[in-house]
Amino acid sequence: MGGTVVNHDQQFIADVLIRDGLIVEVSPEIKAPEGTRVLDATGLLVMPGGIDPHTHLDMPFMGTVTADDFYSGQAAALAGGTTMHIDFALPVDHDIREGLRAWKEKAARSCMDYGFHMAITKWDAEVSEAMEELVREGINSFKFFMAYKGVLQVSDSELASGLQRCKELGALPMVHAENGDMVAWLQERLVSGGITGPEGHALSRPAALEGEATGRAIRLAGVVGVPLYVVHVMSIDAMEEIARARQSGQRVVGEPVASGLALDEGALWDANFTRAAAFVMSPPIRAPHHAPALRKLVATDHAVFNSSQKAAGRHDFRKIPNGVNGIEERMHVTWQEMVVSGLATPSDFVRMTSTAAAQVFNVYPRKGRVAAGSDADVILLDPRVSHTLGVGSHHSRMDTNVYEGKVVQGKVVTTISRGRLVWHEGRLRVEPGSGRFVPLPSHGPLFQASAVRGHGMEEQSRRAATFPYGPTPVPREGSQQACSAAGAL
Ligand SMILES: NC(=O)NCCC(=O)O
Ligand SMILES: [Zn+2]
Repeated sequence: MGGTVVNHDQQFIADVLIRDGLIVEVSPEIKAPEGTRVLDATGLLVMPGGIDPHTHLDMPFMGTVTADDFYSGQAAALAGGTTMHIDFALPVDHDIREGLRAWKEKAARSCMDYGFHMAITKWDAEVSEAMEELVREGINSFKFFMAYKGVLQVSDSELASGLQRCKELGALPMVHAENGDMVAWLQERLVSGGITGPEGHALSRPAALEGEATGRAIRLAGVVGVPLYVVHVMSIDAMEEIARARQSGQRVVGEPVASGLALDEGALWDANFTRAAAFVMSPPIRAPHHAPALRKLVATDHAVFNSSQKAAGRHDFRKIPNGVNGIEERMHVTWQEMVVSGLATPSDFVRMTSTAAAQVFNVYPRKGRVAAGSDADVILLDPRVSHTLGVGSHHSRMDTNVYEGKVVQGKVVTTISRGRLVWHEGRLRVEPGSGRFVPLPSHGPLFQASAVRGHGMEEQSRRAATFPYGPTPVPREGSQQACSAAGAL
């Protein structure tokens, strides 16, 4: 009662009444029904729970498995004010149906709401057919890796086929945008030149290679005429590609991550291997001048490996499992870097940490808003309290923390997940198995314009207006082509 309700578009003092997992009323001076537990929110900000659209829990990767599973990762998330996440399911032997089955099994121990993206690691008719089945099951986004050569990376033509299929299904294509061939080439040169430590990770993945792949993916999406979501934007180079495309009317979303906003690549040169290796993620954490990447929404790419797992790359940085923590720290780091620093308002914060993800992944206003009818995923943030991030206070299974010792102003003091008080007065009350899969419907807002336009489509309509050449076969003497190919794009 009595808190300041903050949504992405408004802020007002009100009470919030919750019943059976839903918000039933938001208005001043609600008379609480008998038996209702009342929390005094005077002086606190009442906001929608965070949505982290990029996590990797219980993920097999680079010869090991991430240290947080669905239970430990989600418990950490709830303690940090995040009440829903979208995890990246990986195919099993390139089979996406099997991948979804495996991820559902992993998520059986969940203690908060979650959705899935699915990665596509090869292209054939079976994958294309299975994508439709997954969309029916509530997967509305598919990720393509342009890096991790020989393991997850797809070719440009595989990516184009995937983009085309996503367009047909109204599913959002996502890209990990780095030029994987060039990364492998640079890695080889660095290692043969004697650079085997974590600094080699940064040196082998320069911002130009992220910018190049981002621009390439944007152009391919433009030719196909489909929206595009670029995961973990870490550089100005990529950000400029995205900004240019958006300015020209193309629907492209760039996803910054908390580590990109707050950390500095210098840590990769730390003489202590364990500390340096903890910062290895891809694309790499960069010099601070890259930090002001697009801030439409903020994810984490929470993919954590303990120092013993990272030690696999002690003598060869290419073997350090890639990934950093953030699922618990994201809300606090974003509040500190954006609101406390004066760059954003509390409403901007809500948009960046919750509403934008709910909108992009088509689950708004059920999620991402404090309003009657929405799920009761609500946090109370006390802007007066400062605290220190690190291993000593975090709830992840990690034995390191890339934010170790960082002092932040503003603390999530209460988290309510679908009406359950799960984090309050410094105590977590969570149950494995109490989380719920949230199906994400296809044809989200990015698809809802009458013509989803990209550069290629614009170019074609301009061309059609000026001269009559288009994607139709030219009838020529002796030619077998009789039918139109206009449907090809
Ligand atoms: N980002 C990272 O370093 N690890 C997780 C896998 C990925 O998203 O590329
Ligand atoms: Zn990731």
